[in-house]
Amino acid sequence: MVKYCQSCNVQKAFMVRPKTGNLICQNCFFQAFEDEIHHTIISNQMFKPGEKIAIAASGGKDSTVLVHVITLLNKKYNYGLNLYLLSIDEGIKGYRDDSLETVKQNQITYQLDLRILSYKELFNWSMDEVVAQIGLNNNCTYCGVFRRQALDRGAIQLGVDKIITGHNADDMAETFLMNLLRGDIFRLPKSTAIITGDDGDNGIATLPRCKPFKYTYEKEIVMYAHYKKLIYFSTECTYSPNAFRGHVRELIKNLEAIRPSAVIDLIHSCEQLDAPNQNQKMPQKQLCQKCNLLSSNKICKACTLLESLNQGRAKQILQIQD
Ligand SMILES: Nc1ncnc2c1ncn2[C@@H]1O[C@H](COP(=O)(O)OP(=O)(O)OP(=O)(O)O)[C@@H](O)[C@H]1O
Repeated sequence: MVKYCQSCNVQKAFMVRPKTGNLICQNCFFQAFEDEIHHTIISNQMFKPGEKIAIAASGGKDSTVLVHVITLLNKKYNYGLNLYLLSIDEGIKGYRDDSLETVKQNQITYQLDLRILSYKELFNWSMDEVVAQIGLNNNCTYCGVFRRQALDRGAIQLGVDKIITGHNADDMAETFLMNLLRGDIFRLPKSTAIITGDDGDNGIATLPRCKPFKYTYEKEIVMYAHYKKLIYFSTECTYSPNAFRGHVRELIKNLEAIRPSAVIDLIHSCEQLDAPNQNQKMPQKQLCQKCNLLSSNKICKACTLLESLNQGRAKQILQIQD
């Protein structure tokens, strides 16, 4: 039986959309994907007309799709942004040198100015040299800290107002869980912040970093890149096999298999920590009207479940509560 797109009801469906679980055709998928990113940008007042924006471009799938979509939305909705490409060469032979070639191709495709800065020129160390000294454990810490500073320095050289990165919903969920597992309570509430660095610590302003893909699923980014035939570099970093993030990613993938909303649930949990809903009151403790034991509701959970079993409604009750 032919299955139709649940958005337009006209075209044949070509996939089940990972984010919604709905059948969707290719055109409606592209449209929904781009519209949702536009909505994220507008609802978070991410840009002002006339701003200069550096797109942090690594040549991987996320930032390649970011370049494509931001260029498209900038034209379609007249954002009035001046876009630049900013790439950091960490000095990893056979990985970053190859991926930067794809950035150079995209520079020609989208006709944007490109600035490349290397760790070697900034810090006098390439990541190949760092790994030769410290080995494969913990090298991502060096790389992450250096990249942050390198992007800031590149952005200052370009004279831009903001940096945007291709961090996606899966990256956000991973960061939140990593901070939770490390007990990093200072970073925890801001793990999924969509804009960081604008007010800085102690009131010292730093360059804002924005993440237009905060709510965009990695699977959908890969599909978008594939069906739009975008050119990107798809190899994992040679130096990250032992990274903690990899284990957390695996954990979330396993969670998603039994709870498809795991990624967005983690993001929403973090948002609650960052801006707890003041109107949300803790349930008042009271005595259950049936068993007279302590409960958060008039009827306690045990009595509610017991009743559903006795009435043969156990499955429905569990579905409602899930
Ligand atoms: N070498 C780099 N130069 C410029 N920007 C970078 C670089 N590495 C990472 N970024 C930015 O940080 C974002 C998240 O980086 P991450 O290391 O998670 O890579 P990723 O998930 O593989 O992303 P991508 O697919 O874009 O490489 C990227 O999307 C990009 O915007």
